Amino acid sequence: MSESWPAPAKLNLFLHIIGRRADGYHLLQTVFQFLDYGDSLAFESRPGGQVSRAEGPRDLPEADDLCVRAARLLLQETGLREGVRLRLRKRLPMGGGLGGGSSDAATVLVALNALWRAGLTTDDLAQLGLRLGADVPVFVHGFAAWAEGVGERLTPLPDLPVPWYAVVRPTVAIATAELFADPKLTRDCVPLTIRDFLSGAGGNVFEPVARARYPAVAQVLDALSAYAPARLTGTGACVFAAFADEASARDALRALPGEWSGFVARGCNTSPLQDRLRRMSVDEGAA
Ligand SMILES: C[C@@](CO)(OP(=O)(O)O)[C@H](O)COP(=O)(O)OP(=O)(O)OC[C@H]1O[C@@H](n2ccc(N)nc2=O)[C@H](O)[C@@H]1O
Ligand SMILES: Nc1ncnc2c1ncn2[C@@H]1O[C@H](COP(=O)(O)OP(=O)(O)O)[C@@H](O)[C@H]1O
Repeated sequence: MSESWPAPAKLNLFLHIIGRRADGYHLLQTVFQFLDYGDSLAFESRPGGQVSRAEGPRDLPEADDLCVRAARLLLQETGLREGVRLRLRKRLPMGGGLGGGSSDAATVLVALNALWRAGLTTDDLAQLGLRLGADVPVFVHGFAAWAEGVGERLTPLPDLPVPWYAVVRPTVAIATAELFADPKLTRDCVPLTIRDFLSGAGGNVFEPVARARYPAVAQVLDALSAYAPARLTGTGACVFAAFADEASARDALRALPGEWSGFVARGCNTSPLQDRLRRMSVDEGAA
């Protein structure tokens, strides 16, 4: 039915908590930037109403898979009688702070909306996505952004520097909910402005608690810091550092102990998903 569609990773270039909602959810300030690296999805047409998964993470039941949930949500919202079999090629570690599950869901919403000509606007899709996870809207919109609220109030940042990043994955699984519940977590950061961030302010409030709970995270942060300032993305476990060129990022990655996996990727201020969507529109226009 279709060629593959990218579901890129994100980094949180900084991540602060400035308060809490009445329901206990934390109010954040963060900057999202995409990477030209991630999962990919292909879609095969199926009889009306059927949504299934051909491949996918083995330890993730089909009904819980955010891709499957996103396709079902789109059918439910639009009342369309389409069916689809999803082929997810997973490259991003689950629960790595790279937003893989949210990105997969956003790609399903954006791609199927286009392939099925469902006619929902980007804002409609972002609102639908928010029901699946706080990080889905930024992947739907596809622009690097300053984010507030739980991550859904977005201001585009089209001119961020686009360095090469070394991203390293400590061999540990972090439970997001546990870190958010940690009594030592700083929850009262003074709100920053975009200008403060662009002048170098801001860190990741989860770093001290992740360091304390997961020695492997502390080891990776310290090891990567020998090459460039290293930071946690999201609630971790992945750690990243920026480099001026690809070779320097690869050298740093190579120099780290072999037990940690990682990759090198370029930062992007427009998501590869948006590029793919535009390519489809151009191809259709030419046909
Ligand atoms: C921290 C961020 C930053 O990008 O990234 P990740 O590390 O997950 O990629 C996200 O905001 C993660 O948002 P989201 O993807 O919705 O988190 P979930 O795993 O669903 O949240 C698990 C639990 O963490 C707590 N939680 C989550 C988000 C938030 N703003 N406040 C919270 O208190 C809630 O207890 C929630 O039930
Ligand atoms: N398609 C999917 N890919 C990854 N995780 C998924 C998916 N569907 C559901 N999940 C769930 O979402 C959780 C968060 O995954 P992910 O978005 O990859 O990490 P993070 O939120 O740390 O960036 C996973 O632990 C998993 O239980």
